[in-house]
Amino acid sequence: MALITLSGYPSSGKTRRVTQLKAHLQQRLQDPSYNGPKLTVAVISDDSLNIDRNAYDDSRAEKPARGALFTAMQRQMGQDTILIVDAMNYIKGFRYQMYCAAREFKLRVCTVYVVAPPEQCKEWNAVREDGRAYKPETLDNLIMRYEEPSSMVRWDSPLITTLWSEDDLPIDQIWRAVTEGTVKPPNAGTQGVPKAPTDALHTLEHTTNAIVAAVMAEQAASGGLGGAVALSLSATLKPRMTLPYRTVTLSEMQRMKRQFVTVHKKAITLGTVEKGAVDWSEESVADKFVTYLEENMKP
Ligand SMILES: Nc1ncnc2c1ncn2[C@@H]1O[C@H](COP(=O)(O)OP(=O)(O)OP(=O)(O)O)[C@@H](O)[C@H]1O
Repeated sequence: MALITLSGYPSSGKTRRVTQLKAHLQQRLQDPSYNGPKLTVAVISDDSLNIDRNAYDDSRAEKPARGALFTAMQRQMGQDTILIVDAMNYIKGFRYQMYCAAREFKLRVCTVYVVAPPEQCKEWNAVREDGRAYKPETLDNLIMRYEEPSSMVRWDSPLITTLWSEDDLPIDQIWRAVTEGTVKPPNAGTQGVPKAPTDALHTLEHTTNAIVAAVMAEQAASGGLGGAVALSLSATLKPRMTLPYRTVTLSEMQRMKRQFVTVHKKAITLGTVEKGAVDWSEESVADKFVTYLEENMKP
């Protein structure tokens, strides 16, 4: 039915808000005036999956931790559930993946952004009695890496903000989002094709690799100036792209490529689309990946 994605700094009070939110939602679902479908409210979190929070210290441990959260989330998504994902969800690309998965399952979505100043998070972290405190350096590091959600991008919308200084949760807004919000159909980016072209996976891999290489080559040729460029993929395929005005690293490009490929690979192999074929031509993949990069690259 719906996916509620929490986002916020470490130790900012997300779980506290989730406890409040779950109780409110259950109360409304049990209210005699509620005449919608029978729904259960489920919560998944790093703690419910036994993920050690200091996994976020180490990128080798963090990746499988995020993978475990994503898999558990997909397993629990369904038309009879309001699923709350209580985790930092601090990477924009990861929130995008969650949003794509929700669209595949035809769920309503909303993002609840739990806002607390860093100093307050540090203070709460230092006096935590649940044995789940972060090491101070992990906390600092995560706060620095945090990619703030934005109501301007579709995967964070609707974005509902709750402040540390307020007791009340914007429950009416959240309730409306999960019970009345528009369900967007899987889009071209998340759709699979009933009979995916056998070479779709190859085109996905090959075209994204070619774009990574072309961006690096463009950057080397221009001395890393950034701005509008034409990426030369072949004699006829030269997609235009705007590069940020800074040096883009290969590992950054590869990370975004992996995120993009993961989502689209799943769409190809699942073949979940009902109507309309998705164009998995080289031109179309190039176009989607360039858009994805432009939307996700830090300026
Ligand atoms: N509004 C608040 N007032 C007082 N204490 C708070 C408040 N919000 C959170 N805390 C305290 O801060 C600590 C962290 O809270 P909580 O577990 O809800 O945060 P979290 O963002 O879910 O943390 P994590 O990043 O570990 O998942 C707890 O000890 C909690 O009691």
